[in-house]
Amino acid sequence: MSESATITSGGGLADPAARRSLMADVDRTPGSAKPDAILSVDTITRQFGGVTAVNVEHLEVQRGIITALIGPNGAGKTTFFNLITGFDKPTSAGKGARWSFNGKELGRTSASSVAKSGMVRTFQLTKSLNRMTVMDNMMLGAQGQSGERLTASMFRPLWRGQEGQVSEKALGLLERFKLLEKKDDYAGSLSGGQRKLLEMARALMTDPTMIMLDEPMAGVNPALTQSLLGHVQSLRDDGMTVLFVEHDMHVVRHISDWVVVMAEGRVVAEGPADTVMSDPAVVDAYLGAHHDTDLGDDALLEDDSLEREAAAEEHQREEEGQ
Ligand SMILES: Nc1ncnc2c1ncn2[C@@H]1O[C@H](COP(=O)(O)OP(=O)(O)OP(=O)(O)O)[C@@H](O)[C@H]1O
Repeated sequence: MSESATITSGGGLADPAARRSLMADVDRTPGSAKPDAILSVDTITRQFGGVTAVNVEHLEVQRGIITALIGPNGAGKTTFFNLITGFDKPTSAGKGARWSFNGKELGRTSASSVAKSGMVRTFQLTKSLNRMTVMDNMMLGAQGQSGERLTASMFRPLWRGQEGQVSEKALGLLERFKLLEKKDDYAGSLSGGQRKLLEMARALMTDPTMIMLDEPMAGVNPALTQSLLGHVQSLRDDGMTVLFVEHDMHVVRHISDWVVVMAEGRVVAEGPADTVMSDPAVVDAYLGAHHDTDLGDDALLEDDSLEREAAAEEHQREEEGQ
């Protein structure tokens, strides 16, 4: 790690200058080596029939920063998330596929063991989770499980005998994410933004080292966007590594320390947000996919820009309501 990279008391890289200096000498080429990679991936492919969804030769994710994974629709981002978190198996299993997290090989590891090793992803609230209260969702999160194995986990809680501690932790997180007064409400009654907060809070129940967020801002009311972004940044400032998939380029530019671009299953570019968006390979990938994504505007890097955007949209809604 770079000498000038200061670590905060929480163990995080809260100082933007420290993060920039840490990544300053990293090659802006796909698969480049990172100063202190927490996740390292080799030769991961996944085919669905004749479609190659993922074909990543090498990728390293730097510890302690926010990395965005972007790319046009169908680029393979979600499939890549599924593969490295043990929810899907690569077609290249046994043929060179290898990935390690925090020094531990994960190739043969189940999804729940991946979560226990400290790499946790958020999950959208499924129908069954919607019918549970906010607090029950949090207690389920303590097991590092998605809800798919809901029945088994309800009967055999991993934290049996520690309910007091676990519920205290859940209440603390609900307070941090401003959901405490909703704790007895059904998760299904929450707004889009509150659901995203619950998904994030639930993922934190296992004290992960790295959190993976799949489109954390999708469906979120602009008024809550700033608060959600603040929460993602505070996870990083507390020492966590964040990897997130996002289509909104303004969000990507606003909070990412590093951006990885996928297209047609491959990593086609990497670099800081302000330079990677103008990389010809990135422009080609988006244009080639006939994508109408706005690749962002530098003015939006200003801290209060999203707040202003939210206020303008709020104002417009009020006017429309009149
Ligand atoms: N279960 C599946 N069966 C068949 N094809 C699949 C399956 N899952 C993904 N694919 C295909 O793999 C490719 C990559 O899909 P994936 O969802 O990973 O892309 P993505 O980058 O996450 O896209 P988006 O941004 O639209 O969510 C697409 O062509 C998709 O149709």
